[in-house]
Amino acid sequence: MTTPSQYIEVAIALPVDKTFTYAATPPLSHLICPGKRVLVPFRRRRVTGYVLGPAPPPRDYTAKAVLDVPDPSPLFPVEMIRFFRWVADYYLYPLGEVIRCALPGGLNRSDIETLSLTDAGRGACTSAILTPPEQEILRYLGKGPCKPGSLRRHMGSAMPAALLRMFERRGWVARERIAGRDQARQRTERYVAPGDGEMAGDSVSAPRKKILSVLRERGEVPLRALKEQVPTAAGLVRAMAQAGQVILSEKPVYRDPFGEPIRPDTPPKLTPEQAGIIGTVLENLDGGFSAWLLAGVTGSGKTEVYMRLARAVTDRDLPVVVLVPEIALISQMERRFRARFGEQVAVLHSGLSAGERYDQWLRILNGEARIIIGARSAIFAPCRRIGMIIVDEEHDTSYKQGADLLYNARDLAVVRARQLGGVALLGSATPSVQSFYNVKIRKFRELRLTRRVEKRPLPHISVVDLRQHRDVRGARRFITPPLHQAMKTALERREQVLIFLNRRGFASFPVCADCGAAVRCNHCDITLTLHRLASAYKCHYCGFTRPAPGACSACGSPNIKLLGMGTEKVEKAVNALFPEARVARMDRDTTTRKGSILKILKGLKNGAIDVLIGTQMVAKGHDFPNITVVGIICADLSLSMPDFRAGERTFQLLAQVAGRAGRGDVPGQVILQTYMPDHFSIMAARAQDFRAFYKTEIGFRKALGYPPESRLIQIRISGKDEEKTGDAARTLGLFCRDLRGRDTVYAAVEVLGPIESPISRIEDRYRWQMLLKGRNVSALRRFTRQMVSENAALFSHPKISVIVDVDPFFMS
Ligand SMILES: Nc1ncnc2c1ncn2[C@@H]1O[C@H](COP(=O)(O)OP(=O)(O)OP(=O)(O)O)[C@@H](O)[C@H]1O
Ligand SMILES: [Zn+2]
Repeated sequence: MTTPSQYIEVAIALPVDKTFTYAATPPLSHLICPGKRVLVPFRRRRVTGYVLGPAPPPRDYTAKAVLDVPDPSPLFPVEMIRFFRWVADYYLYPLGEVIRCALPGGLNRSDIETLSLTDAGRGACTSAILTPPEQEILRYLGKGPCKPGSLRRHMGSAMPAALLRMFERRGWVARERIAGRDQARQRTERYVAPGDGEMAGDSVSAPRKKILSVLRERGEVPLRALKEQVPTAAGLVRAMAQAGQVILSEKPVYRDPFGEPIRPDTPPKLTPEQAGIIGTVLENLDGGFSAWLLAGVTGSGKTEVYMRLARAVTDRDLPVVVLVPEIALISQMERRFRARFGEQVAVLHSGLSAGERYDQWLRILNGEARIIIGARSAIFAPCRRIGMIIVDEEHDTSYKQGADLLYNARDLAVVRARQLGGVALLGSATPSVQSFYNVKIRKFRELRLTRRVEKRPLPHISVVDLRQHRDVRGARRFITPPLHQAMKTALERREQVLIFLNRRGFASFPVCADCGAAVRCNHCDITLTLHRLASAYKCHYCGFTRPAPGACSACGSPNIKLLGMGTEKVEKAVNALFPEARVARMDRDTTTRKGSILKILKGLKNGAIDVLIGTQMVAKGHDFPNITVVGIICADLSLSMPDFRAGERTFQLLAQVAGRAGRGDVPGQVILQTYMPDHFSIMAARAQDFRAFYKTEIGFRKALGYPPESRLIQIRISGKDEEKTGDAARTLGLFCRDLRGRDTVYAAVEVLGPIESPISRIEDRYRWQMLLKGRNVSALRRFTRQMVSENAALFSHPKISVIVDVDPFFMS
């Protein structure tokens, strides 16, 4: 707003479903513009709101005035408001809350602030008469700037906040943000390039000649590389630079997550399939919005396709957003993109500190980054324009946010690309049923990579029927003879083995041998899992822990039988069968510490690990050429989940984990152990053929009217009082049935339930759910909106929580 408007539209970061008009009065009116936060009075409180734009003067009330404008510049570009409004409308979520969820954490937190002592403050230490706590604050800050939190912790109860504020007012202490941490992984490295100075004939010493010949041959090289050939190079090049024989420079080097510098890469020669795909997309690049599904088998070089297309987009001066499912994979993607695009890359994910994330945000907002790589939240990257949004591993469930704003970043990628006239490119070896359906109904266009690069074959998958090994005891029960043999051969050839079981812990089903009672969680309706290393039974839902071995809580017997398996038990079995092998385990128990995932991946990369055992964490996207054998301990675990997508998840997981084998020169082999060798999900995974899977699966979905044939909205009701929670669910159910009768459009909305959730209690909260199902999305949303507005008391109930999940992903 160049001419300050008198009234502005403000979205408030509170669960209210509309926007509000406030008055922008001098002197603040000059500071106000869309994208900034404002502090406004709201129902006798002061709350943060986001400025959306000018508003017409309100007719029937007097608008209250804005109290403060904390931001010197906007936090998001005005172009994003349209996107925010779409998200709020689609996910039935308040606009102000959408914006709050979209912005990086750290805006409102003190840990991006620092306190430091000013010169006046230093003077005060010696001149003023101070109380002991005052002296202590100044002494502590005198050691250097610190975060407010650490000062608070240091002072404990001795520090009233008022004291610090007084120091700030007196100008003794300054509060500021420290910037520049986004380059945390960046160092500089010295480079040497040939100069045009004359070579002074015979007077040039042998080492100088050697340096010059290396430079003539290779052009610019890092000084480090020269030192390998001429140990005294560091001193020599300085003198040579003065003589104009060489040119010295410093360049930023990015380190990959393994701590190694990332060197610029040379793009490989494209395979004919890759080239074909890139050509097709390029032809459509300037034609406005288009959406593509890149279905490419594991190891077919999808990332290379992404990078070539990204180059074409950045050449047109437009940014590219690359979404990747998990932090470990982001670093892999980041490494490859940095090798190609260097400093143009910015990353956004939850592994960054609040301050780092904020710094990256600003780089993107200021247009300094052209390639934005991140987890799902990066779909909210503050770009004015976007040329292309790439969603890698588009089938991955982690694109669905599980709390607060329950968005799906994969779906939003298509929405945002459409709004901005860009390209949405979704890639996977195991596309989701939803996306392939979108190909079938021509919402997406399909691109195929049917072969691995370098003519590498897809791994060979053999199925082992576990029913034939039922009576075997001990380690052999999980590591059947065919798997044992394959592992043995691989280890003898110094190749690596990956073992997959999608359940952590040692025994997932401990039961009393005397009375048969299962060891259960005190707070959830679920059995506990024994974790041997931690000597404890743990609940995988709420974290409740009981010491092990312990006694049966029903009959007191100490005889607990450890049924059910987990990665810990598999690890023990592998150690027993291969005592020489270096075995590592990767699951949530071994990766709680920051950096531990990368440490394991590094061990795999440099050959310090022979066998890696893990949960789905090992299944995704990793590219380790020396893994030749993949063992799947029990393929069926995820099939029994009470969820209509159980078959789809199982197929994807198995085909993905199988795809980790044989990515180098040696062909891969997969041993898939299962109790259900004839299940179509398992047969399709064995054939690594998602089209075969889709054909059968879509038949079921159609017959049952489940997505993608219809849309779902799930209503989840929970509370600590068993009876009241059930009552609330039933009341809402009756309301919905009544609402169906009010309107012919509503009649097409199906109401399923309410029923108790498959896990009926988690963390002492009783859980119910109801599904609204329909083909007409807008009717479905209108129905839900009306349900929410006519049950306002229930939706804001202090003791019962009711959550609306549009396009739910987790049905338990
Ligand atoms: N044209 C090419 N020529 C040679 N090597 C290539 C080519 N394209 C990609 N590669 C290499 O092939 C390997 C596999 O590629 P990439 O990881 O991109 O496969 P992907 O399709 O993403 O696999 P997945 O779906 O299993 O993650 C990588 O090491 C990559 O550098
Ligand atoms: Zn629990």
